[in-house]
Amino acid sequence: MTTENIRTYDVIVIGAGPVGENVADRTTAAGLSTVLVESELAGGECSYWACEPSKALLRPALLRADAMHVPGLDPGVKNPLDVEAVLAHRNRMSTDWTDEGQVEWIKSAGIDLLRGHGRLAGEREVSVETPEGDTDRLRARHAVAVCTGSRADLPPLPEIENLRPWTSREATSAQQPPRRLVIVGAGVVGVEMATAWQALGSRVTLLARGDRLLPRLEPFAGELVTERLREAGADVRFGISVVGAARVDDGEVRVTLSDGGEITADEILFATGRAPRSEDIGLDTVGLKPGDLAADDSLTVTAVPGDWLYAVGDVNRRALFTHQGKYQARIAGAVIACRARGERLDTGRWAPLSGTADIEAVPGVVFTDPEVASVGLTVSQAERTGRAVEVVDYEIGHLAGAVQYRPDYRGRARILIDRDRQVVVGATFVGPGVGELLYSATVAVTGEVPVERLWHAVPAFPTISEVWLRLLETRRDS
Ligand SMILES: Cc1cc2nc3c(=O)[nH]c(=O)nc-3n(C[C@H](O)[C@H](O)[C@H](O)COP(=O)(O)OP(=O)(O)OC[C@H]3O[C@@H](n4cnc5c(N)ncnc54)[C@H](O)[C@@H]3O)c2cc1C
Ligand SMILES: NC(=O)c1ccc[n+]([C@@H]2O[C@H](COP(=O)([O-])OP(=O)(O)OC[C@H]3O[C@@H](n4cnc5c(N)ncnc54)[C@H](O)[C@@H]3O)[C@@H](O)[C@H]2O)c1
Repeated sequence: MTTENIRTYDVIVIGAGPVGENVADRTTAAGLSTVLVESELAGGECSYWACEPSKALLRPALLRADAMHVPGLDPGVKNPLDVEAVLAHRNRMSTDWTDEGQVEWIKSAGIDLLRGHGRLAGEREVSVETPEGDTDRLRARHAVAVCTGSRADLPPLPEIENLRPWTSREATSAQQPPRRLVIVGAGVVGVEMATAWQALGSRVTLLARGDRLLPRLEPFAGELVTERLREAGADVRFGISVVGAARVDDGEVRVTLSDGGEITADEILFATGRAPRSEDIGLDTVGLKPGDLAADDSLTVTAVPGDWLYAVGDVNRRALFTHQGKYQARIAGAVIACRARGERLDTGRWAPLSGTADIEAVPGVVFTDPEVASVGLTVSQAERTGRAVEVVDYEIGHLAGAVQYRPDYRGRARILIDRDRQVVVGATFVGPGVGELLYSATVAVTGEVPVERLWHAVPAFPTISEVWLRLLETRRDS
């Protein structure tokens, strides 16, 4: 039987991923009563099928790759990974796909949690289909924040539903390595999962439809990752698309390629991008279509009048990272609180209530061997947007700190300097361990630190951070 309850809150947040949790935390901290609606596990994709499990799979692979080249360690470090132990560690890092810890935190923060599928039901209203089959109706005095995240976007191949392919969910939660794994898509998910499963004993074939891996990043990133993946035994192919795939009677997958070739594998992973989870959330009730959740720098959906609807995190497509979604969440929470108090918003560039970093300085680390860390513009983005930049490159392997880190160190750094303003507007580092360098570049870009002042930021010897000094010297001497 369906029952109807109407409850009123100041704020309704749909989706308790990292982003929804942070919006709710901020609005509750501002004294606004807030309810979080969640249809699966509180904690979202990141905790169970994305960041946490993937990094738990990758860390042993990357540590072993470094350790194999550092003299004096037990030669046993070259042995294959203990697969069972790695997968058990990954299971723990994903809290065995249970969300009690998150639920406890939600309660302790004073936020109400309602389990069920949330849908907008007109202005400031949300209906929730509960697991018991009831429909709860919620009303918001001030705001509804849609934080429903994203899902894997599969290509429109014939019969794909009968193929039972892996998406990022299966790739991060599988309980044993497939003997042969074909990965379609050369973006971040494709290369990270190729690195992890190749190290865990699968024979990986990685298919890129373009001419390089990680096509959105500087070309040398994809080149260095390709070299290492091939050295690790992966079959990396370029200019190849999948034109058909079927699971045959014995459970194997037969993949037909655009060059006429065929591959047989045990599993196929489509790492072909993300789509916003906005198909079944009642957007039509507020005059929008699925995918229509563009948000401005205050995370407000301006296509809907009244400044009550917000889209935060992956669903708004501004920057698909947990850290960037949480940044947006802090801003959205503050904006909602500010509007509830009737105060005026200051959303100018770099103002406290503006998500300027989504546009100017999105940091990201790809956890491959070697790591790829980038923030701000690449050369091709600068060209596309007509920005006049100076480009400075340096081979990181020349640094004393890099050789100390791993004697066979290979890596490269690039910074882009805005010719008019003389500030760094983009940086990319590729090499083992460079993920920890990224915050320095993020501060330089967001702080718009004049390049001349960077000479006074002295990096310790012998660290990989000395790359900053070498980049400045290379520029001076060129
Ligand atoms: C394999 C992989 C690895 C990644 N690794 C990293 C990484 O290392 N670092 C990083 O920064 N980013 C990483 N990302 C990206 C990161 O996972 C996302 O940017 C992040 O999860 C977005 O958070 P979110 O809260 O917007 O969405 P999600 O985490 O997707 O959460 C959305 C929540 O909303 C719920 N929901 C959806 N629809 C409804 C509804 N109608 N009603 C109620 N609830 C609903 C969902 O169940 C989910 O819990 C990775 C992504 C993938 C796929
Ligand atoms: N370490 C991290 O922080 C991390 C890790 C994983 C994912 N992420 C986030 O998640 C986002 C999504 O990652 P992703 O790898 O799913 O998407 P992506 O958009 O980065 O890469 C998808 C790739 O698939 C290719 N592709 C699309 N359709 C195809 C087809 N039919 N055949 C062959 N190739 C096809 C695209 O050209 C693209 O290169 C990333 O942009 C990133 O923001 C972050």
